[in-house]
Amino acid sequence: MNGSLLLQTQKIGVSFGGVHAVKEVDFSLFEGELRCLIGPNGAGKSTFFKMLSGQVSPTRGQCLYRGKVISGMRPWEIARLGIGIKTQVPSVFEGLSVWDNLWQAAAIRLEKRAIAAAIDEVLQDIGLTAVKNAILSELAHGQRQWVELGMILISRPQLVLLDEPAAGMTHHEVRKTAELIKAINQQSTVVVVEHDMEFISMIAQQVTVFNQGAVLAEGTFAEVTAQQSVKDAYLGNMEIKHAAN
Ligand SMILES: Nc1ncnc2c1ncn2[C@@H]1O[C@H](COP(=O)(O)OP(=O)(O)OP(=O)(O)O)[C@@H](O)[C@H]1O
Repeated sequence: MNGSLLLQTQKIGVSFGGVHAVKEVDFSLFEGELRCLIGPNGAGKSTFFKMLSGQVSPTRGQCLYRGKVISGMRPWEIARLGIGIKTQVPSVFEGLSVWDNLWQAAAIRLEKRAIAAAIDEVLQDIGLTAVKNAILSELAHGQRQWVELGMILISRPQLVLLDEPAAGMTHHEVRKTAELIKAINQQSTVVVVEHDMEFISMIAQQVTVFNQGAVLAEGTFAEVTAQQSVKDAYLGNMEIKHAAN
């Protein structure tokens, strides 16, 4: 499934005052991947993610997307390249309905006459057909997250960057979110930063483990979770279940 090199960082890093949040990270992502970034608190994974999405500018190194330097660009400039970004702060239209939110996202890619059918399909995927006319601010936390994932699904970016998409969700919601991310990965390359190891086990293909601002390990979920250095730095006595994908 994996194709050509899509995104690459070359010795990318950032320091805040004296704190080297991300040191000099070399990272390669190939078309079609669903890559998870994990690691202990303060490991630098969110900061690394924010350098990919343009929320943080690196102080060293660079990031290339399809061979073009994107580090230093702002998030909306990066979005214009066909990269969908879901940050920890939901970027939905609070005052609009579920339907209208999806409409906004669909209109970027689709002709007017194709939009309604596409929205109906995505509403089914995200399981929100029954609340399609509800205003976003009236929805539960999980539902709002799914609307945003639905907006990504409908706009079909080439690359999707997701920062903690399962944060604050119940077990049931986490399962559904995992299914949605796998659906997004059918059409887009995906990078996910996440804490919830159960969620990671449901979606993970390749995993990159961060520790102290550097990449500690990379490989399949089974490979990295079996690695002693990962257990020492991150997993400790955490019980790892290997979900059937
Ligand atoms: N804006 C900032 N100003 C100063 N220090 C920062 C800033 N952002 C991150 N840091 C520091 O950089 C280091 C890496 O933080 P980061 O949030 O990237 O880690 P993380 O792996 O995502 O952790 P968590 O899982 O807790 O979110 C930490 O020491 C953090 O305190």
